[in-house]
Amino acid sequence: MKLHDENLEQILLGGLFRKSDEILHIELQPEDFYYPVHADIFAKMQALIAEKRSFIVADFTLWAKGKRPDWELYFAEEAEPTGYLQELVDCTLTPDIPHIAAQIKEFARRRTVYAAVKEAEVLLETRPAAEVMTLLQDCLSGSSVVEGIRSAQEVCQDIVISLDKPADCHQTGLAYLDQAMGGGLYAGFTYGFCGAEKSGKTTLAHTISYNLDCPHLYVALEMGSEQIETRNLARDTQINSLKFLDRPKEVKDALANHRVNRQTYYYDAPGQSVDEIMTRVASAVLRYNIKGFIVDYWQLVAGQQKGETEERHLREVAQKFANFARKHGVWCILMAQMNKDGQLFGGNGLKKACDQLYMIHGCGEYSEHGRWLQLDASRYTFRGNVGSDENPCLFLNTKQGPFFHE
Ligand SMILES: Nc1ncnc2c1ncn2[C@@H]1O[C@H](COP(=O)(O)OP(=O)(O)OP(=O)(O)O)[C@@H](O)[C@H]1O
Repeated sequence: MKLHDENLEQILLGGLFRKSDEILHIELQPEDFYYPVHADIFAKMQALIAEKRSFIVADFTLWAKGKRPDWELYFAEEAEPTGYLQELVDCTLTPDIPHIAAQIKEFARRRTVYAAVKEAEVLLETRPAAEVMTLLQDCLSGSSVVEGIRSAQEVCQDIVISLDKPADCHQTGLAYLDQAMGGGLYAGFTYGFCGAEKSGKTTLAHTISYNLDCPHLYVALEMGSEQIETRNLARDTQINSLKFLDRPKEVKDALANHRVNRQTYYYDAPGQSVDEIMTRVASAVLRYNIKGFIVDYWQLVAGQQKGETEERHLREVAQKFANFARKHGVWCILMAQMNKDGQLFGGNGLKKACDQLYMIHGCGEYSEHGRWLQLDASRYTFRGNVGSDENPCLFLNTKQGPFFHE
């Protein structure tokens, strides 16, 4: 019976050297490799991804030289660890990494079952069957619970370690909103903002983006990146974005030496599905070290399957974004459109996916410019609104920009 495959392990590692970000999409652990040398290389890859989000074979040179004594059983006398790493890179075609990872995982599971059965066979010579059965069950269930499960003690340790790091929280630049969020946008959390047509969803989205002090991705499904950036440039130059349409010389002159310091990356995504968008967001996490992403807006994410209701599709979209944010340790903002009667289509799905869900409302006497935010649901703070109908927390500046200010 085949319990391991050296070549598969080599192909996988070689493939990862060439496409390091794929490591984020496979569910393998170093102990799933049969050959200790491969387990070590994979563990080093995981460490480098956590530390600097990518790696190349050159990152392993010094480290591999030091590993020579540990690996000497694997290598022929004259072979060198660094030469072996290069061989891994060179000998591989372009592998289907998730498929190969699944095969390696299958071998790891087989070895666990095989070892348990062998042990049971020996024990049965001397022990009662019931006892051996319990041992066998413990052994096998032990192997299946390892992946992705932590004890309370392990979780506690991870919390204690994380306390040494500064909080991964980024201010929106809107003080009342930051306060309601408990400081700002937190890594791993998803925030929903719903508003009726023309309530200012896009303006709120690009105002937050403009104010943020961290790299982030703006996923533009409705207005394009140039339209949005025009509003920001209009704000910078204290004019109205409509002026750009006339193309007057003074606008061009004002922008001639203009330097943009914002850390916004744009992805124009009209008609894209949630999976297509997440692939780009994942690349932006690796390439640009983005701390979060803004989706403008949720109901425009395409990909509804035949026979699937729109509500179910939207629920899955929201949940996939939220899961992605949690898994990759980035925040996510989902802008959403409310119907005229104040209802949110597919709204329950959004509510379930979000850690906080805000409704954007106009204010009675300030209805043209004033807005307040109703905190419709929150998983991690007390529920308290930001402003009220009589007391706007945001004002829409339509002379310059437009943009929101407090
Ligand atoms: N250049 C501008 N000058 C003045 N007001 C503007 C300008 N651009 C947009 N507005 C107004 O600002 C408000 C907010 O616009 P915004 O595009 O943010 O709304 P929205 O809720 O995203 O709209 P939609 O329903 O189209 O998604 C709207 O009332 C809009 O008419």
